[in-house]
Amino acid sequence: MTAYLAFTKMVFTLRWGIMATGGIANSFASDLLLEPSARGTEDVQHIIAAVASSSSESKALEFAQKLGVETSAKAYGSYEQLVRDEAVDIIYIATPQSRHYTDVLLALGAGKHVLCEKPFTINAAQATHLTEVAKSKGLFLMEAAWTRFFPHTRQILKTLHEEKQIGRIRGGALLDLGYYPLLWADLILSDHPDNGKAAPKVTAAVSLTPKGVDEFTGITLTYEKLGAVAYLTTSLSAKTQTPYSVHIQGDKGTLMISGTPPNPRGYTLQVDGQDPIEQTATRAGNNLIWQADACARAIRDGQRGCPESPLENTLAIVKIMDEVRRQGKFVFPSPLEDTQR
Ligand SMILES: NC(=O)C1=CN([C@@H]2O[C@H](COP(=O)(O)OP(=O)(O)OC[C@H]3O[C@@H](n4cnc5c(N)ncnc54)[C@H](OP(=O)(O)O)[C@@H]3O)[C@@H](O)[C@H]2O)C=CC1
Ligand SMILES: O=C1OC[C@@H](O)[C@H](O)[C@H]1O
Repeated sequence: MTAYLAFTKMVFTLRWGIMATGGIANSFASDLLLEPSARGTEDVQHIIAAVASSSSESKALEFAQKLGVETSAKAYGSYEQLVRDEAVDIIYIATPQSRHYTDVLLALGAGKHVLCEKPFTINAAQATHLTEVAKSKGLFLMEAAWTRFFPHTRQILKTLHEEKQIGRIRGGALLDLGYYPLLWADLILSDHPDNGKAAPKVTAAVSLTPKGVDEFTGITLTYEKLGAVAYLTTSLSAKTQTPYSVHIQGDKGTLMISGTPPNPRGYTLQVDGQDPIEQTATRAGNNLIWQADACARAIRDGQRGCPESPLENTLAIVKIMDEVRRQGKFVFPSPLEDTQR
């Protein structure tokens, strides 16, 4: 007798609530509507169950309609209504950074999983508190560090950390948009298998405008265990001048990332004595979707975060930012730094 077994592929659906209707909310929500199979994703899918605007219900409705979101999706005129919606599994928080702490607290307080835009919070005390609240409630919580999830980012880490194609990493220089150089230093050096997650020594200089805005920042991170140093710069007004924005120097070669640090175009691997290898980045929509797929898989599997973007690493970056601000005498107005413990 022959037994025929039919396997039905189970596809997990994650139901999103979009908090805010600004620029990145629009780009992320548009990616949620992409056909998963076009990027090779077969096991998870996404629906936008609701959108909320703090300004008005009509703004939320207009946002959803322009994107072509299902008409069954709810449009709310307040974030409080959004987090109470039982048809929503996870809230994507796309408000300005100064609001992230209170908005994440609101969503976790209503029992929702959370994906929160970068930078996660404006200080380490707030990040620590949010981590504790999510843990105590058994909820998924992650910073939307999108760059960590790109297929080519994972390939770069394999090249450097597993295959060690450029040998021992001696240093690097990263440019532009404060948070992202820190993200690359975190990925490449803090997470290097020989570093053991040791925090780097931070030396920073911040140049403030007369109005107290941080116009130029230079940071040196020293990783004593690795014998490696990362030089990071970021500027509000200067443009990145080279085709490569991240240079990683090893004792057997270099890996250079082209395009911008948030969303690279690709990279060039130059192992000494060999021809350079050019890799072009894999793309899907605005490239914000890879992190959403990872959220869906983690929530489907009952996990409370994703290995690509652990809260431990998010907190380490916020702590470095705190130290940079301390050395640069750069202070936010007091209510923004508070926690509600
Ligand atoms: N991953 C990435 O590539 C990017 C990430 N970001 C991050 O996303 C977050 C949002 O940035 P972005 O979308 O560019 O910002 P926008 O200014 O375009 O949008 C922010 C939205 O937040 C809501 N909001 C609530 N309270 C306020 C307030 N007091 N002032 C202004 N807006 C408010 C508004 O929506 P409403 O009126 O509907 O409530 C507004 O449209 C930031 O943390 C930023 O760092 C930004 C760009 C790219
Ligand atoms: O996070 C970001 O990444 C992309 C940039 O264009 C944007 O200004 C920044 O906020």
